Amino acid sequence: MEARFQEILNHIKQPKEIRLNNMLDPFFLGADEEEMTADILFCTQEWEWNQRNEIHGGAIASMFDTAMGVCAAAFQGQGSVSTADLQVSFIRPFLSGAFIFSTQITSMGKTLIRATCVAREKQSGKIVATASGTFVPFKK
Ligand SMILES: CCCCCCCCCCCCCC(=O)SCCNC(=O)CCNC(=O)[C@H](O)C(C)(C)COP(=O)(O)OP(=O)(O)OC[C@H]1O[C@@H](n2cnc3c(N)ncnc32)[C@H](O)[C@@H]1OP(=O)(O)O
Repeated sequence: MEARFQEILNHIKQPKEIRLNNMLDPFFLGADEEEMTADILFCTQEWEWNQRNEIHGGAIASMFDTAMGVCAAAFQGQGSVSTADLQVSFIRPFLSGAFIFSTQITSMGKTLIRATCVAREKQSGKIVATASGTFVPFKK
């Protein structure tokens, strides 16, 4: 399973191209195949700041999209996914530092893959945001 995660991360982190997934720089921490859970780390960067030097909500939503999308693609076994919907609850501001996004694939259906994700500040372990999303195997 680790090899599949690394394959996906290598695929989306194209260092020669400016792409959102690449710029967010997700780092795989670990996964449990049976539980369909995985942890992905994001270290915040200045370009993600809003005018108050907090991480912009759009960047946080993108981290959730990437974390859950990578997990959906990894646990479906092959190919890519499209995001069909994404809901985010912003609980505490993301200040500078590192954040662990813990995804759970709650349903691997025949057409839809459903996921939930909890983001915690790495240093304190405090929950800063939660999300849920629905993903569809990419057919095109
Ligand atoms: C090793 C490699 C692994 C790689 C893993 C990467 C991991 C990823 C991790 C990162 C995760 C980040 C993930 C992201 O960032 S994904 C980016 C955000 N999400 C989207 O853009 C999803 C857009 N929505 C859809 O594609 C559909 O609604 C879905 C698939 C969700 C449901 O389907 P449904 O059956 O309800 O709808 P439909 O199939 O009839 O489509 C509706 C309309 O859209 C057209 N359409 C659809 N697609 C394309 C297209 N490509 N090019 C042009 N047009 C396209 C289609 O022709 C139709 O138009 P029309 O015929 O009505 O005019």
